Amino acid sequence: MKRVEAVIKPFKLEDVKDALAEIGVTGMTVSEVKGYGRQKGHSELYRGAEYVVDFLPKIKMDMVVSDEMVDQTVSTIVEAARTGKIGDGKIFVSDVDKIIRIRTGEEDNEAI
Ligand SMILES: Nc1ncnc2c1ncn2[C@@H]1O[C@H](COP(=O)(O)OP(=O)(O)OP(=O)(O)O)[C@@H](O)[C@H]1O
Repeated sequence: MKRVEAVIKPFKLEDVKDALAEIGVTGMTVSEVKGYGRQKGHSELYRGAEYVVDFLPKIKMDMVVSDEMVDQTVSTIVEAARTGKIGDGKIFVSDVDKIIRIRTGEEDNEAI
């Protein structure tokens, strides 16, 4: 089982969510976050002076999928979230040791 965390542009949330639902991703947690990558925020002019906005609003989508689903999940996110412009985001994949569905006690792949 793998955790797939994707940081994406906020306006892409619906597209990515719909694309993931279509391939059978059954659950996820979504948070409003702020961050920067190499993009390092952007400069804004305010009353003639330039200010750097360090953190830009992003959406973090957090889902755990079976090992068989990882590649398809990642490629679906990439396809749906990409604009080709700076700040499109990043995907982090990591191992998950255990999942427990609280209501039934089911574990691991059965609890996804
Ligand atoms: N190394 C990192 N660790 C944790 N979060 C990161 C990391 N890099 C990027 N992020 C998160 O992903 C968001 C989007 O990253 P961003 O697309 O700006 O990365 P990038 O590497 O600069 O790529 P690009 O050149 O496409 O802008 C950031 O705002 C931040 O929230």
